[in-house]
Amino acid sequence: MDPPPKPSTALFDVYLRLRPSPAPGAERFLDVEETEQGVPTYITIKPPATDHRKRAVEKFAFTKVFEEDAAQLDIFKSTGVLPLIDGVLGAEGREGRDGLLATLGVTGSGKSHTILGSKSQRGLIQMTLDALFQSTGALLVDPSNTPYVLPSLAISDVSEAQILPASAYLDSLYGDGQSERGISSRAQTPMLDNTSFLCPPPPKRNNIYIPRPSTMPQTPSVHDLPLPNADRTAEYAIVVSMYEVYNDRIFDLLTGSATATAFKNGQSKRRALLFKSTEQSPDRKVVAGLKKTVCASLEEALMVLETGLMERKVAGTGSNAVSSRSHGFFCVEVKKRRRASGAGWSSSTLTVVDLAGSERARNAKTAGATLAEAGKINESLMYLGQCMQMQSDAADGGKTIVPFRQCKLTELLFSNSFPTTSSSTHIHNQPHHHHRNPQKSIMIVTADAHGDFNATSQILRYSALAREVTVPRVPSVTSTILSAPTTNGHNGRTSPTTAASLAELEVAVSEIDRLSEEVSVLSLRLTEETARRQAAESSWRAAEARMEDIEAEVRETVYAEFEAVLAREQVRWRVAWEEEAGRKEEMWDAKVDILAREFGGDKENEKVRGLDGEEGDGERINELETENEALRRKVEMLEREMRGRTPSKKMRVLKARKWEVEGGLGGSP
Ligand SMILES: Nc1ncnc2c1ncn2[C@@H]1O[C@H](COP(=O)(O)OP(=O)(O)OP(=O)(O)O)[C@@H](O)[C@H]1O
Repeated sequence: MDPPPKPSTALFDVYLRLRPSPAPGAERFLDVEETEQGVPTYITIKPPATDHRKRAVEKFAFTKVFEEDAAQLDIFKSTGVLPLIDGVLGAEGREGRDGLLATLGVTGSGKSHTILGSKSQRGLIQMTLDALFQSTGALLVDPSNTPYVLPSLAISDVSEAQILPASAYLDSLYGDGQSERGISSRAQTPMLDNTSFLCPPPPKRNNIYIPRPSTMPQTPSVHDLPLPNADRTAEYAIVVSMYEVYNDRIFDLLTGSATATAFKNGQSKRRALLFKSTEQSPDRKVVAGLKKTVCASLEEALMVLETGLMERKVAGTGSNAVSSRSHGFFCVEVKKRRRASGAGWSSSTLTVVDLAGSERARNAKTAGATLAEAGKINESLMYLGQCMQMQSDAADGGKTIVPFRQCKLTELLFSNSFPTTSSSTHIHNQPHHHHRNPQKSIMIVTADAHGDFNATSQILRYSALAREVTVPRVPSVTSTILSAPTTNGHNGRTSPTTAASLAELEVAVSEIDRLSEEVSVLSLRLTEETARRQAAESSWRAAEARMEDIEAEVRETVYAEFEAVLAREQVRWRVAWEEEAGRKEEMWDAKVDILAREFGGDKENEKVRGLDGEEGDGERINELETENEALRRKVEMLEREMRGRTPSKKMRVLKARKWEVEGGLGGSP
């Protein structure tokens, strides 16, 4: 069997961790093989005695195998987590490299235990955070003390995230209980009581549970380990975000919406996020719109972790409170820039993933949403299995393409595994092109050697870096007969003819053995291939179903949009119609007004005409006035003349006038 590929050739280094069995009395189906170097890398499995199939022995190679007695610190030290941390910190003057750490295994095999720890033991996340904060130490910026840091981090972020200091985030959730949480203290807190770090402490404020760093496990400590060195010429910021993939949709775990609604006994309405290219990250997909917290200390980061875990737990409580029903992603972005340069931040992400347990849908004794959920988990893990198998085939030198775009989970885990040249707009809006190293990935497969043989062997088959099948030689009836001493019954000697036939027979028997062994191997391979074909068929069916879902969703969306547009148009039309009717009414009113005014105006005009006469009256008036004036002047002249005459004359005139008057009155000439 080929040795496991060197870590650098496979996309993932794959480690196997065996958990102490909860049922040690059960038959053990897995054995660890010691190698000459003393580092176990191979295991063999064979079906339990109760399995009536041919007892083929399958041998698997891993980067390293950890047996049941391995402690949390052993896993941390020996699975390459420290080089991952070294990678994200980056060498002096260089950008860091993304890292991924994930666990895979059947339900209850110890994935969460490895990643998140228990009430008394830290998991890989806590130890990783501790190591990161210790390595960066005084090079870390605190956004609360240096106000210019936050805007520059926000500008450099390419994922449309909402970035805020962890202290502000925690205060917004838990109020001002800083002192109670002991955030400002870096001192070691005493070891724990019985409270699980996942179990909520008593309610403190507005009935929201406040996680306390003092109740979180403090061991194992990473103090004595040779921790990676940070770049002394740089300043760092540590930005933490968390999300989960549930039913193939991504949900932010730091919005607190599930927790908040749960406390109000309401139905949580969470908004799914997209994994997409953004304006500032056109070549590389990112989870867009996450809430991200800038953590200035280990305590803050642990509090944020607790808050996200609480959200994940509350959101999943409806289906199963014990088992992880979603794939949990914990992301630590290590932002770095030259010290006091004011330049844009480069970013490397260390993602730690707690995958949901693989579980056969038919085993799930649940129905409805949970069954659908189990189906989705199985589907995404099946796609993950295909990708893992392809990645190990690729490591064998094959030119295989890893089909990682089949579901959200594999897209999130693999899309960053290949070298890319990405362009992004950096600070000061300068387009920035650079070659990104593919992320370094570690998969820890967890297994119970006394557990479910079928489920475990299936996971081992697709996750192992190399595999080999052997069928133990079972002595056949013919060979048993032949192997019996064949002698001449009379003198104990074998005749040459018989000896030749026996030799021929032996060759034939060994050939039969060889062929039957080959048939067994081939039949096992056939079983594997059949399983792969079935998986491919079911993925095809799932894709078809997904397409139908999408089509139905699109139809519904379009129909809803159409209805909305129609309703809007109807309203608009009605308003326009009413406006039009109003305008018409106004117009009629205006016409009536005009008519009324015209009618009234004629009367007025008639009145005016009655005084002034018809159109030519103006002229006549003028004529009359001129005549009048002339007559007045004549009268005046006559009066002046009269005043200038003698009294006798006057008298004569007066008498004559009197006579004229009397004659006029009397009517006689
Ligand atoms: N290496 C180990 N040492 C001690 N206890 C362990 C170990 N691995 C698992 N356990 C215990 O076994 C139980 C189940 O483990 P865990 O929850 O980690 O399983 P899981 O694989 O995450 O399951 P699921 O997929 O359902 O979430 C837990 O109580 C855990 O503490």
